[in-house]
Amino acid sequence: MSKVAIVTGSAGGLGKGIAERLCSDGFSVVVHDINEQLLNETVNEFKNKGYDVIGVKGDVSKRNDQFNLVKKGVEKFGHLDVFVNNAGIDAVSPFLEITEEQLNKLFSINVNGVVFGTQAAAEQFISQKSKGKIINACSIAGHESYEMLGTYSATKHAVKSFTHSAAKELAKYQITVNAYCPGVAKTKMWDRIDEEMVKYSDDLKPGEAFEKFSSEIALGRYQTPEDVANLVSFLASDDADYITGQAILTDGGLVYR
Ligand SMILES: NC(=O)c1ccc[n+]([C@@H]2O[C@H](COP(=O)([O-])OP(=O)(O)OC[C@H]3O[C@@H](n4cnc5c(N)ncnc54)[C@H](O)[C@@H]3O)[C@@H](O)[C@H]2O)c1
Ligand SMILES: CC(=O)[C@H](C)O
Repeated sequence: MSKVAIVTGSAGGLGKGIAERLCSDGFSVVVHDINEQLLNETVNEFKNKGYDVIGVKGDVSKRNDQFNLVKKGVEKFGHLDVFVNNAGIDAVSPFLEITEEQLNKLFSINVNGVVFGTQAAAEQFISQKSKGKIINACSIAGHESYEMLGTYSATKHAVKSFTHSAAKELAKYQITVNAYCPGVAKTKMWDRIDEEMVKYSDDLKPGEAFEKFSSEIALGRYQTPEDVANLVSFLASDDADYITGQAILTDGGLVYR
């Protein structure tokens, strides 16, 4: 019987890389996203590669969608082993321009989404009477608070905090809760961050905000989805059974904690 993983926001970006790696690790995978067209494309691509996947559309900020996601995964594959709370969004603005709308949107997706996903997965693990692994997308911005990324950084600090508290409460069920903290990866998210940072700057040209952040990376290159997936693959494996409550940096040497 193959292991089963759900990865939220996995039609593109880092989530897609994580979902593909878990497929090649032998998992049956529920690919999930709010973007239905991209979701269908990714599911078809994975099926053509011979992976055992289904697609479920949903919005992580809606509690019912998160419980429906687990239900659909279990209806198809019979059980659940790993839930990756990957979906997240960005926002760029000076602190004095942070709006109520920005705060509500980012917290609702990046934080509420992680809480609801953790609750839905944990209920399933408890009812199965099995161990289970919950793996959350944090960031270097969950360890360091960046200028122009104040709201985003606050959401990732909240993800780290919920990773700690959920790990403490769920350990008695043999459920582990950990987080991966990527650095700077060239996904759609960084395309948007770069575009916004350039708008707010007098001297940055398109691409230069990304280059500026990347130039600080000790290992001398920006991150790929595969770099992130390497860590998530480990956290999803039995080799990580004794690790819980950790928010692990994978950033090529950028933030040192
Ligand atoms: N790219 C980076 O450098 C970087 C660094 C650190 C952390 N992260 C984190 O990694 C995660 C993935 O980032 P990414 O760069 O792949 O982003 P991305 O924007 O490239 O992809 C995110 C995916 O999530 C989906 N999504 C967005 N809102 C959703 C919602 N409400 N419900 C369901 N799906 C939704 C999008 O449609 C998209 O497919 C995020 O949590 C992000 O904060 C990214
Ligand atoms: C997008 C992200 O989390 C970091 C700041 O690269």
